[in-house]
Amino acid sequence: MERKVKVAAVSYLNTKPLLYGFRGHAVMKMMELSMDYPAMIARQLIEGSVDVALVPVAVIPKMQEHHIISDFCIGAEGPVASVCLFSDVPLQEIKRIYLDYQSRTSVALLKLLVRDYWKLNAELVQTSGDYQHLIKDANAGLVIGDRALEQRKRSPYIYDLAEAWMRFTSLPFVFAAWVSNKPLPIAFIQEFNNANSIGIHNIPAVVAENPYPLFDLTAYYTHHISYPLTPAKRQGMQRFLSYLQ
Ligand SMILES: C=C(O[C@@H]1C=C(C(=O)O)C=C[C@H]1O)C(=O)O
Repeated sequence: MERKVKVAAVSYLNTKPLLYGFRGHAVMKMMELSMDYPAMIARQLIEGSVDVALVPVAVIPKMQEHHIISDFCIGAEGPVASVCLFSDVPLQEIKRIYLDYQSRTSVALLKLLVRDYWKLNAELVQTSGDYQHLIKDANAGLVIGDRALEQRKRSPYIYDLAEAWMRFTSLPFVFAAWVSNKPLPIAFIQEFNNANSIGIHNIPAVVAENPYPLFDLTAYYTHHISYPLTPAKRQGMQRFLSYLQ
């Protein structure tokens, strides 16, 4: 391929282990990297302004063509910690839920859990900008990413969506995967996968260069987020996508 492959990654702490190995890696000669929040990079991949993105899996059915190009993902096999419904009141007393405009997958997952698992009557409200200050009294909020790690310090009731999904289906969950909107050269894909794996095998080094006082990143990267896209995770993803039809 003559031109460089345009790659878009999620700009949250959860992506640092995947990106750690790209610095100085041979694959960087074949690509250029940009970062944004998940809903934005989903739009870029669908519009075609990028070739590969770490996209919310909920947008896969909206793509004309998609290829999962990597063995790594943003997944969870238990509580994920950074995708939660935050509330001042217990679940059954929630009247309204603000939905995170930065998310696609977790918004779809929340809607599914509200309807089929928790069976709540709450009003679901889209957001388009800062909304965390609205999370109070009977108004709860879905928050993802680094802002969710912050919100953990504020909300007394925290309902983890990956944990709820596992209780509901007994399957792990995939929030985001590396997806391309066109076939890419195998040489690129191999180097890309190699770059992804480096940080996953060097978590202490990733943590050392990302000081973060609000949450234990070693625990986050090793117990909460689960990076390998295993057969069980693919099964969880297929189950989730089947609910979205
Ligand atoms: C676990 C997370 O997964 C994220 C959740 C996404 C979504 O809800 O659309 C997309 C990308 C992931 O980064 C998180 O951001 O905390």
